[in-house]
Order: sequence, then structure tokens, then C-alpha cells
Amino acid sequence: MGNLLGKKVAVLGAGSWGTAFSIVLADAGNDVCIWARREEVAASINESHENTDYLAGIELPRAISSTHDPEQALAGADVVVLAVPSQSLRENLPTFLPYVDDEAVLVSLMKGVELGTLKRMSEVIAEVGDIAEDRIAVVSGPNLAREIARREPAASVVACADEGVATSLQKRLHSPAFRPYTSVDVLGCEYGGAYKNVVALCVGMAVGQGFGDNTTASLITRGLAETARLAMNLGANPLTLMGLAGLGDLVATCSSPLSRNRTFGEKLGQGMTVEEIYASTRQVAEGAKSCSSLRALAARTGIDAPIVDAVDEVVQGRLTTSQLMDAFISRDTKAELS
Ligand SMILES: NC(=O)c1ccc[n+]([C@@H]2O[C@H](COP(=O)([O-])OP(=O)(O)OC[C@H]3O[C@@H](n4cnc5c(N)ncnc54)[C@H](O)[C@@H]3O)[C@@H](O)[C@H]2O)c1
Ligand SMILES: O=P(O)(O)OC[C@H](O)CO
Repeated sequence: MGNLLGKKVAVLGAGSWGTAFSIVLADAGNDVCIWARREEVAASINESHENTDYLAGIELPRAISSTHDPEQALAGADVVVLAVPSQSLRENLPTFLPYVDDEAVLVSLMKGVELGTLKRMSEVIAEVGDIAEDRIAVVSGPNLAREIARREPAASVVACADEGVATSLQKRLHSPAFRPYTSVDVLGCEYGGAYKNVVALCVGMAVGQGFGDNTTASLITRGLAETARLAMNLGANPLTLMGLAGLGDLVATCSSPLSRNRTFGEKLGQGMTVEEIYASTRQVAEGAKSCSSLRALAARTGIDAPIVDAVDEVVQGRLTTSQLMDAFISRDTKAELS
């Protein structure tokens, strides 16, 4: 393990990030085949070199093809990238795993924690596929799909328990506009990625009510404290949370109108219901589900997590967004570094 010298990468999931990440891979010299759940999406990629449903207006490199057939997508791939919504990973894996090469490395792009099991995506892959941790990696960082697809410069983290595998993947991903750093802290990257989505929902709720930069900066900072408290308790390196997969992604997601999580929160803050928001978009806002799993994980771990608690209450319809900030401000006062 450690020498990924092949050229073909299978990307499983033809949404915004699966498609944008395929551009990175193609620019870095890989041949990419995207598995699309819907045949018409595969046809659009093959025939017009555009994913009109998820990344309209972006021309895809000719090194990218697509198919609805998992066997065809995975044939000859030594790197397998998973980019489906987190809560659908477990049900999708049996479709893919029979065609995954025994030596292939699986790379999770997903930023969520599974409801019910409270597992990270790499844990779900390991469990369902009975795959060793040195064959599972994650890529996580401040990587809003449309900016990456436009080849705006960005950095990210590729993490694997086996540093050699992370370094091999780094070489396969390094493109003119995309700079990957290696890490062995898979857990820290995954909690950073899942948690920032919930904080972005919260920031969106504040923005939707008309609050300004003091409010959002306060939420981002306390959100980072909350993320670090839980992730460190579960074994993360604190410096991961200060890095690209922690603070970097938190800032990008909470600041950008491109973020689906922030937008979801903003619509709640403006008075839309959860059901109306789901009906208004096809794209996933992972935080609307992971707020419940992270809340349960924090409770199980005995960690104080007021932001995930409050976001989950709003998503479940038990708290209004106008009660949200009051719920934070009126909490018992304490030391910042407690
Ligand atoms: N979009 C980004 O900027 C971005 C960046 C980094 C990480 N991510 C993460 O990548 C993952 C995928 O996000 P995305 O942005 O591509 O989402 P998306 O909503 O744009 O696309 C999701 C894709 O999964 C498919 N899909 C939906 N339900 C499915 C199911 N039940 N089974 C199989 N496929 C299903 C959709 O058809 C679509 O192709 C998420 O975990 C997200 O947090 C997204
Ligand atoms: O659009 P969002 O909110 O899913 O965020 C996208 C990426 O995770 C940003 O790094």
C-alpha cells in the first residue's frame, strides 16, 4: 500500500462536489469516470461535457466521462472517490463494493455523521466494506464546489492513517489551482467537516434575521470552540481544528452565499419552514441531518454543545430562529477558555 501509480479514478456521485472534484482530478492528470445515479446526468456529462443539473455553465475536461453503471465506473480504478450524501452512503455501498479492486484506496469527500450509528463516513466504509484504515482516506477543506470548478486557487487536506497513502493521493490531486496537504488525523478532519455545516446553518439563521458581522463572528468562534471540544475529546489533534479542515472550512462555509448549509439557515431565519426549503432545492445541506447525530454524539460524550443543540431544536421545529440568539446570550455565563 502507498504507491498509487495508476491513472484511473472512479468518482461515485455526480453532484456538485463529485463533479467539481473530478475537474481537480482531471487537471492533475487522472482519467476520471463519474458514476451518476441518474442516466440523464451521465448523458449530459458525456454528450455536452457539462453537468447541467449541478454545475451548469462549467465546461468539463475531456478526461472526464460518466456512466450509470457502477461496474463500468469502477473498472481499473485504483482510487475510488465517494461523493454521495452522507445519510445515503450505507445504502449505496453494496452497489459499489463488488466492483472495487482489492488494492484500491477509497476516498471520502463527505461531510456528515450518520444518524443512528453516530459514525463518521470513514467508519461506515470500513464497517460495510470490511476495509482496513490504511485503504481509507478523506479529503476535506475550504472547497466550495463552484469556486473549485472555476479553478479559483484553494487548499485542502488529504488524510489517511497511512501517511504513505496520503502522500500518494496528494500527488494524484495536486493540480495548478488545488493544493492538497497531507495529514494522518482522519477523525479530526471528519469532525471538522461535519461540524462546520451545523455552525454554518446557525450563522445563516442569524444572517436571515438581519444580524451583522459581530453576531456571525461570535458564532463562528464559539462554533470552533465547540467543534474542538467534541473532536479533541474523541481523539482529534487540536491543530487539525485550527487548520484547513477545521477553521479554514468553517470560515469559508459560514461566510459564503454559495454554501448550501448557510443558505438553508438563512431561509429558516427568513421564515421558511424546513419542508419548504427541502422542496425548493435538490442539493444536500448535510448539517440539517448531522445536527441531530452530532448532538447525540456530544450528549453521549458528555460535552456541552449549545450550537448543535439549538440548531437541532430549530430543525425539529421546537425552537424558532427568533428565539435562537436569546437562547445563546441568556445561557449561564462562564470563562471563555472553559
Ligand atoms: N458542494 C460542495 O461544495 C462540497 C464541498 C466539499 C464537500 N462536500 C460534501 O460532498 C458530499 C456530496 O455533496 P454534493 O455537494 O456533491 O451534493 P449534491 O447535493 O450537489 O449532490 C449529491 C449527489 O448525490 C446524488 N444522490 C442524492 N441522493 C442520493 C442517494 N440516496 N443515493 C445516491 N446518490 C444520491 C444526487 O443525485 C447527486 O448526484 C456531501 O457530504 C458534502 O458535504 C460538498
Ligand atoms: O455548500 P455546503 O454548505 O455543503 O459547503 C460546501 C463545502 O463543504 C465547503 O467546503
